[in-house]
Amino acid sequence: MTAAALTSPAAAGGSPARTVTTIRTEAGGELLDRLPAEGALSWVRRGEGLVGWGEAARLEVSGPRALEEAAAWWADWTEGLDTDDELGIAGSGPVLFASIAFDPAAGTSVFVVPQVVLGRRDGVAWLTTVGDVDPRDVLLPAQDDDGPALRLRYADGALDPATWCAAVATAVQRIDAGELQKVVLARDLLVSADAPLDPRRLLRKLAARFPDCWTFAVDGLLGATPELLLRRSGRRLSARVLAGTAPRGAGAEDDRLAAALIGSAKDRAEHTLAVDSLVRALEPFCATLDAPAEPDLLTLANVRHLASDVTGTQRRTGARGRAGLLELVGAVHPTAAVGGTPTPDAVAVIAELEGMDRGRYAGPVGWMDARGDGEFGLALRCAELVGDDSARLFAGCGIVAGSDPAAELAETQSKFAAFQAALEG
Ligand SMILES: C=C(O[C@@H]1C=C(C(=O)O)C=C[C@H]1O)C(=O)O
Repeated sequence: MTAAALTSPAAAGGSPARTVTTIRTEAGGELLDRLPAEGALSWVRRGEGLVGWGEAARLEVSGPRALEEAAAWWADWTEGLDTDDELGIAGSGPVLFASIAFDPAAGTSVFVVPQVVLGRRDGVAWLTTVGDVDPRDVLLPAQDDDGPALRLRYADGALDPATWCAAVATAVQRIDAGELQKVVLARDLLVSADAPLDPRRLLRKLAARFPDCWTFAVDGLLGATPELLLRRSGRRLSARVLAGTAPRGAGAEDDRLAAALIGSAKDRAEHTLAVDSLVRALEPFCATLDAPAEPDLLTLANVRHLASDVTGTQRRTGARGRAGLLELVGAVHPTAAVGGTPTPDAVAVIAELEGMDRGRYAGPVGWMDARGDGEFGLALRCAELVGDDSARLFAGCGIVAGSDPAAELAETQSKFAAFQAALEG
């Protein structure tokens, strides 16, 4: 472990054998309604996925080997467990939630093993507990009271809109000068409320408005992301790559905007860079890998994206065949969907022009189990809760040749609107 690594006592070596119990449960209703206010963990889409709470173990880690250290820590934690798992499916048994820094070498990544996990897939629900607890005792009655509307005050984050537009213009100049092809520039927006922000209320509203997104929460970073960085299920790998965005409109205008997006050479080029970056990074690990020739449209309540679902099979043999999910995640991140092309140049331009610390925004977020199955999205359309009643929202967009700073600013506003609707609804 590096000096920056912090582990909870429950994770320290030499502790007595831990028990993990998974039972099938008939507990009905929404997963998100079962969460307590404190320590909410979530990865939910269309009512299925995982929610968790309590902390059986925790790792905070930073440094050039952060993901390797996290993988070793998880292997250590799960070794010698006394597991009683009725289901034996992806997400049953011990589960780890993770929120990885955009730059894991510099930022802090957080890994949490919940004390309780409630999962559902294909209509089958299960409950997992860590320690000497009867799973039947840990489910609280479902709670879906949203409370009164909040009064909100917004303030500029690191850069005001005009300064951010100037940064975009500088990035376009660098691209025109041939220094790089694409860079994703983001901005933050601060909000404070007149009452505590209840993560459950925010998660419920996000899930209701964005059924095609993964509603996530890990250590105070909450959002609904449309982008799946990597899913691993046995040897099967899949991802949903997004890049190229258009606003929504009313009636015929919406159809016109959709047709313009699918026909836009600029957005197509931006999208191709993102797909290529994932494919190039995954190829060495894969026996098969397929990316569609043409992107699809993904229509969300606030924006529309060009989307490509990529699928592959991990090699059966060799070191790369044995690579774990965190190693794969480390190899593909940051794709050009959140970094740029070429990656090192884009990351340097981000550090120079964005003027803010991304923290865990645009980093991988998700879960994995002891078999190494799991799902990681990119932490987009999200906010980091600050104290009881404040939050920092994030939104970014891909800048390529021909990007217009005012249009990119409008795109960040459409993307902020995802979380704002949850706050304001
Ligand atoms: C960076 C964000 O989104 C990314 C950038 C996109 C784009 O530039 O078109 C589209 C989807 C995401 O890959 C964000 O939402 O903050």
